[in-house]
Amino acid sequence: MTRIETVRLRAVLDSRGNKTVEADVLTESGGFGRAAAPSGASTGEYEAIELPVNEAIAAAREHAVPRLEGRVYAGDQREVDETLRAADGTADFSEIGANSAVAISMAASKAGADVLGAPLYQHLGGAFRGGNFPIPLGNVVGGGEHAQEATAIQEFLSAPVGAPSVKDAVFANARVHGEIGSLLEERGTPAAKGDEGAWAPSISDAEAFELVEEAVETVADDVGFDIKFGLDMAAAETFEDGEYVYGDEVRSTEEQIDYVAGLVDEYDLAYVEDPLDEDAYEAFADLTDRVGSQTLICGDDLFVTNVERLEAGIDVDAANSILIKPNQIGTLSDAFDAIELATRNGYETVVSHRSGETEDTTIAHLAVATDAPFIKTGAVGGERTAKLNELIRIADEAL
Ligand SMILES: O=C(O)[C@@H](CO)OP(=O)(O)O
Ligand SMILES: [Mg+2]
Repeated sequence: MTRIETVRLRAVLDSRGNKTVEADVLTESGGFGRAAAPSGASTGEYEAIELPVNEAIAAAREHAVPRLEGRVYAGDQREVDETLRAADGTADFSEIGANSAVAISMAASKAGADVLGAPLYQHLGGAFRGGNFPIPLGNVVGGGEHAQEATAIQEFLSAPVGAPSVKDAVFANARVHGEIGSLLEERGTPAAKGDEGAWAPSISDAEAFELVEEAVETVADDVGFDIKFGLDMAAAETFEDGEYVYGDEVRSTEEQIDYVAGLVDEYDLAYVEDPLDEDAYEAFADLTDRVGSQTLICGDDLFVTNVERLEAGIDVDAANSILIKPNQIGTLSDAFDAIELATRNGYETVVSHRSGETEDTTIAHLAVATDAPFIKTGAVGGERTAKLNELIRIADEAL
């Protein structure tokens, strides 16, 4: 019923104005799915390979499309993804590009759902998720690789942990973003926005902590539920010759652990992503041992949605949560496997966007389908609200 008739690939624009791969999958029974690959700026060293778009499309047309058309069923996600892996033949999708692979993988899932007449989150397994929805982590202030001359820490994330519904949570994050805009204006601090729509003022990290703390408190008072905040420190980007370099601050590994543990205490942080380098399993484990009962220590560049790297982390208790980015690993099946392994081992999952995004909403469905406790997909901006609004629609439809 869901046999793939045609796979079309094209280059479209992403939110940074770069080209990215879009895939259309059509089935013989008339099912249709369309999806586009996102793209990172602070990419982990161990991620699957994103090829230049024209190369990725040409290679996928040559190697993957003929193996899919007329042969594979869109409703059988494992078969689609195994076919992509076999067509590529490498461990990191360097032959057809993880950008082509993930676009086809996600488009096939939508075509499968379309034939079945089910919303994507249900096709992906969401019928058993219960009534839960992920808490959205909203990037409200940032810099690092996502904006020039802004904070050294890549992302300050609003975390509406007490929100009674996903809709309230989404709206609360947008209000925190707005409140920060007003505070910056009052202070006469000009601020552009970074790649993910977060404010990118030229202020120190210390000032950003005060600003975000004030904003979340103000909005929490207003809305009447608890809002905390968290960080993506993207530490692999700042790790040079054994030291962490954040603006003028240079820290050894021990000093970085002390610094982050101190921040968790001082600001009651709900979440800290990539506080240490992408190879620093032991240092991650030290930090998790110190503050893992108070906050989430999340591995992004550390794990790159890869079950082998996650297993290595589980073995040493490196963290207590994992970021899930389908394009880091190349297929939805691989992302599911990482989610399953994480969940079985008590790790919280955080399904995530990339800094370069499109209107694609697959990650909203993936988060709901897998009962992920968190989703990180910005706070404002069209390519971010595409996912946030989809979450609101799913909640509306599912109730
Ligand atoms: O580091 C991250 O978590 C992501 C998304 O916020 O950024 P990028 O897509 O640039 O890797
Ligand atoms: Mg990250």
